[in-house]
Amino acid sequence: ADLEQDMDTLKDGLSVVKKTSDAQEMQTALGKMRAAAEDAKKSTPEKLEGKAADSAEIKDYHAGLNSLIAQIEVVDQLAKANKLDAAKSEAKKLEDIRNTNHKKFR
Ligand code: HEM
Repeated sequence: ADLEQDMDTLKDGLSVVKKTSDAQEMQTALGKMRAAAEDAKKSTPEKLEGKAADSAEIKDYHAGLNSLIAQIEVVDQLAKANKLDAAKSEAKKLEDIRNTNHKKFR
């Protein structure tokens, strides 16, 4: 998928995670988010076009996606344990990670 599609998948997934009261539905949404974040690593944001694969900027972009994936896993573990309130509270950090990275790369 292209980067815009991956970002739209992240957006749809986050909206489910924030709204649902069903742990299984939350886990399904988190799985889609994780796959989209992994796929986004295959794209180069327009802002970074022309940067070498081993440049600091591209590494930083991948690190941003990896931090999102790590936090998706934190939320997923809580959903798995059926701790929905804690999962939603940790899901707020997904938005912090989004905002930080959008400032840099969008
Ligand atoms: C849950 C977390 C995130 C959500 C919900 C999200 C959502 C979005 C949305 C809705 C767009 C606009 C897409 C469009 O034009 O249709 C976008 C664009 C973008 N996002 Fe994210 N994002 C997230 C995390 C991240 C992270 C972690 C990064 C980078 C490490 C990132 C990098 C970008 C970039 C580079 C664009 C511009 C893409 C383009 O139009 O070329 N995003 N994001």
